[in-house]
Formats: sequence, structure tokens, C-alpha cells
Amino acid sequence: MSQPNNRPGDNKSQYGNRVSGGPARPGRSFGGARGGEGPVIKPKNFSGTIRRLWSYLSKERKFLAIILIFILFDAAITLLSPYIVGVSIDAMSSRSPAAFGMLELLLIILVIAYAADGLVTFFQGWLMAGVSQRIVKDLRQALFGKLQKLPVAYFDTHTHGELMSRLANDVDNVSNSISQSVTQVMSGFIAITGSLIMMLVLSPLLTLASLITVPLVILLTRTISRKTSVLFKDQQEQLGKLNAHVEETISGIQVIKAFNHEDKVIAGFDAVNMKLCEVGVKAQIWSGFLMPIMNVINNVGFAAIALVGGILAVKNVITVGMIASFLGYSRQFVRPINDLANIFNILQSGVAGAERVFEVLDEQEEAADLPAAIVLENPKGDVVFENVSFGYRPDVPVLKNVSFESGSGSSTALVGPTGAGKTTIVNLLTRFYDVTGGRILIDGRDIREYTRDSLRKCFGIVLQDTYLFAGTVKDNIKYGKPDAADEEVEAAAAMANADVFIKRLAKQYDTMLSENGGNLSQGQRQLLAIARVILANPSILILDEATSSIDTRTELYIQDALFNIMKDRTTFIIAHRLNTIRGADMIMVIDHGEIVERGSHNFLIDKQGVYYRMFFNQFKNMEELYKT
Ligand SMILES: Nc1ncnc2c1ncn2[C@@H]1O[C@H](COP(=O)(O)OP(=O)(O)OP(=O)(O)O)[C@@H](O)[C@H]1O
Repeated sequence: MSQPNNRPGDNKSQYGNRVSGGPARPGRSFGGARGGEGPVIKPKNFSGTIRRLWSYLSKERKFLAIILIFILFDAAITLLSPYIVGVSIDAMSSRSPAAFGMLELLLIILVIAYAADGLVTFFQGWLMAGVSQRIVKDLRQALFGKLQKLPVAYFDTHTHGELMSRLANDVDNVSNSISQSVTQVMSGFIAITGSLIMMLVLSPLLTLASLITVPLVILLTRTISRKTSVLFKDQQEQLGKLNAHVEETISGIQVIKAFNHEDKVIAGFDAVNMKLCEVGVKAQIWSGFLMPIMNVINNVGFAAIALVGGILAVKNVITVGMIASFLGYSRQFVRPINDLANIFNILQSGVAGAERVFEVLDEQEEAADLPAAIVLENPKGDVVFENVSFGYRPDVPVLKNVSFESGSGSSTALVGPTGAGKTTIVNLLTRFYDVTGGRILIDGRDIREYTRDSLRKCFGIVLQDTYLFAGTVKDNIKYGKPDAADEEVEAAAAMANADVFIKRLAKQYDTMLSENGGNLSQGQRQLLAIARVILANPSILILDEATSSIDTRTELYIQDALFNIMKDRTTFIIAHRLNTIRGADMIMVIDHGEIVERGSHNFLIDKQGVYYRMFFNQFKNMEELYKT
């Protein structure tokens, strides 16, 4: 806690809904949160993901049915036109007046049909846009809701940028994929079936000639799509890493500048950017292969039809008009096959995106409340740790058999070297992590027997690095009690000594704060955090090195404000500067996850043990100390 600088990417939320301080803990050791290393690409379950997407699509069944009717209408018009063109050519070739009369009628029908088709296609696009947007809205909602339910440990191992990428890029991909591919897949299959039937009706022999190329088309499509599917997923992952890098860099910009790491950060970005570029180029090249190859194959197919058709026409087996119709159908038959290959690419990218979204949705949520969980009402704040053991990873124990009692209204200070386990004790008390051994009691009951919401309601937390939200000063103070009246907000601010500076702001309590209170000083942010806690009126207070790195005058203000709120509340103070906790009822010295000493300041000084040495190390001049 005492390290002076934030590490970029360390701003993971440690504390939940009652956090008055910030999620950023300077120098926190957040195990696996890495900017640049995503998960290994797993073989994806294409059909499973499609089935799962269908569960979202099926809610739009009504609209999809109407879209299907429109598609059928469009397919009928499309199938009708080559036939009419063929009949018209034959009519013109026959040069009979009756045939010319029929030609006029056919052409009028064709014009009306095309106009109607245009209208239907427009409405079909309209409906489909609504369907795809509603589905991704649901998906975004599910994903965001899920993020709120994931345990804090999840955010230790997933960067913000990576999660942002899933919420934005991957969901976008799903949306594009649905809006572009669903109608095209439906109309493609209908066009293929319809054209094939018409081709068979016109000439089975010509049909055979035109089908020669189909196996080749299917084989190539499958091969290339397999390759592109892997590349698209890789591209998405690289994009996630790029976002993570940018997000991390922006959050930690001050630290980066302070350490002159700009070039290093740019080099890191270049590497990720280059990888994304390489994967992107590969993905584009592979998906771009398809079109030219298909064109060649199609042209070979047309040549085959022209050859066989010419022979049949010479032998009077088929008319020239019917050959023209046939060519039209064969084009309609081949086009969707080619399109389907392209759509398959889009679909792959969408499915890859959906898979990444579903990965998050499938993550294990915070353990549910016990069925018999009770609401912790009017807590007294009696805290007992009974042989508590815990490790963030099963193989690395962090707390070992920790036992202590902090009576209601008492103050307990946790001191000890960095990494000793002080914050971990608080993390367990607030149930951001669950103990692996022993139990924690509040007011005589295991904290797991309370509903998590009611348990967290009893804590107020003030961190060294306070987190404020974009909104007014008033909104930020009311965060812990949204229905508070203006007078209550002002009273809390006064008690926190925050009213003096708030009254000097341009719009006082209605002044807008930028995200994380960027337009306030650190001390002012902390005073607001204290006001927030005062308003929420928790029974247990957690002060995490709340008054370090601020000027002495502001510190006095803050100390005074904290003194105000500590009265009659169980308080835990995590502190490195030992002179701030001399008045605590109990001081516990933690080292390597164990309580090595405990007692009042005077008791521990008399004992001349670890605390004594720590204390006098901080105050080398003992005479000076005794004078104070
Ligand atoms: N989220 C996490 N995942 C994995 N290990 C962690 C995590 N948080 C802390 N640790 C490890 O647990 C141990 C105790 O950490 P803790 O934050 O409780 O120490 P602390 O006494 O509060 O230290 P400081 O005074 O530096 O804040 C350390 O070894 C730390 O590396």
C-alpha cells in the first residue's frame, strides 16, 4: 500500500458497491492481469455457438417469419424472370404477331414484379436491422449484467481492455454477422433449391453439365473457410490485446510519463499492432482468395453449359430462349453458392465474436447466497476471525490460521510489511474472496450466512486512492445512499470537512466532476469519499492508508473527519505510518500471513518486539518522539 505509484493496469476493483475509495490500489499485486497475453485459441464449437445464438434469435421468431415470407416472394420473382426472358427470346425468334402480343404482357408483368420485389426487399432490410440490433442489445445487456456478478478474482486475471473489447468489438461482430448473414443464408438456400428445380425442368442434361463444378466449389469453400475461421478468431484476440494495451496506457499515462516509459510503451504497442496487422492481412488474403477462384470456376461452368447447350440447340432438343433461361438459372444457382462462401466468412467472424461473449457469460459467478441466508439488519459490528486461512491460489497460502476479535465500536489497526496479508484480511471480511479455512463471524454469525448485499451494506471503505464517478459532487456523495436529501448530503460534507472546498467550487454541490474526480486534488477526493461514507452510515469502517501522500494541513482535516466517523463504529485501519494508529484499541502486526504481535500501542512498545522495532525505525529520534 505504501508504494507511491500506480502501476498501469492495477486499477482493478477491490471493493464492491460501498466503495468510497477507488478501485486503484497503488502497488497492488494483481496476479494474472496481463495486458498482452490473451487465452490460447481453443478449437471453437461452431454448431454449438450457432445453436446458442439461435436461443437469442428465436425470440424474434415473429419477425423472422415475416422476413422469410418476404424472402420467398423475392425468390419467386427472381426465379420467374429468367423464364420470362427465355420465353420472350423465343417469341421474338418466332416473329409471330400473337407472340409479340404476349411479349408485351410478359414485360409488363416483369416490371411490376421487379417494383414489388424492390419494395419487399426494402422492408425486409428494415425488419432485419431491428432484429439484429435487438439481439445484440440483449447480448450486451447479458454481458454487462454478468460482469457485475463475476467475483473480484475474475478481474484479477482479465484486463479491462480485453473485457471492453468483448463488450464492444465482439458484440459488434455478432450484430454485423446477424444482419448480413441471416437473410442471405435463407434466400441463398431458397435460390439454390429453386434454380436447381427449374434447371432440371428445362434440361436434365444441361443441369448435369453445370453441376460438374459444384463439388470443386464446395471443397474450396470449406478449405478456405476453415483457414479463415482460425484467422478471424486470432484477429479478434489481437484486437482485444490492442485494446487492453491502449486502455492500460491511458489509465497509467502519468506513471508512464514519470518513468519516461513512452518509448517502451510505443514499442509494446507497435508489437501488438504489428501482430494484428499480420493476422489481419492473412485473414483478408485468405478470405479474398475465394472470389477470384470462384469467378474462374463459374466461367468454366458457363463455357460447359454454352458448349452442351449449343450442341442441343443444333439438334433441336432445346430452343435458344430456353438456353438463355437456363444460363440465368445457372447463374442464380451458382451466385448464392459463391455468396454463401463469403457469408460463411462473415458468419465465422460473428460466431468467433459470439463465442468470446459466451465465454464470459459462462464464467462462474460469485457464489450464490445460501438458501437460508438472512439479512444482516442493524449490525452491531462485532467481528471475529476464527482460524482463518486463505490463498488467492490454492498452492500459495496467504493467511494462515488467523484468529482475532474486534468488538463492536473498537478500532483495530493492521500493520506489517508489504505483502504481509493486511488487505487480504479486509478482502475476506467484505467477502470479495471467501475463506478457504476457518470462518469469519459478524455479530456471532458466519458471514456466509448473511445475504451478500446486506453484508456489504455494513461496510464503509475509504481508500488512499479514491474512486469518483463522472457526475456532480452531490451524486458522488449520495452514491452510498441514493435517496438522501440535500440537507443530509450537506451535513455529511460538513462532518467530513469537505464543505469548505465544495462551497468554493463554481457550482458548489452541482459541480460536475470528470471521471475519477480528475478535476479535484487527491485530498479533496478523499474528503468526498469520507463524506460518502458518513452519509451511508456503515457500522464497520475500513480505512486503507487513508491519509498518506497528502499535505499536512489536508491530513489534519482528514484525520479530524475520520475521527468523527470512527466514533461508535468498528474500525479497521491499514496503515504503514505508525504514528497515525497509536490510539487504536488493538494493533495487530501481520507478517507472512500470521499475527505475530497484538495489543495496544503502549503494550507493544513495552514488549520491545517487532512493533517496537518498526515504530522506532520510523522515528529514529526517540527524544523527539517522546516530546510529542
Ligand atoms: N488478487 C490477488 N491475486 C493473487 N495474489 C494476491 C492478490 N492480492 C494479493 N496477493 C498476494 O497476497 C499476499 C498478501 O497481499 P496483501 O495485499 O494482503 O498484502 P498487504 O499486507 O496489504 O500489502 P501492502 O501493504 O503492500 O498493501 C501478497 O503476497 C500478494 O502478492
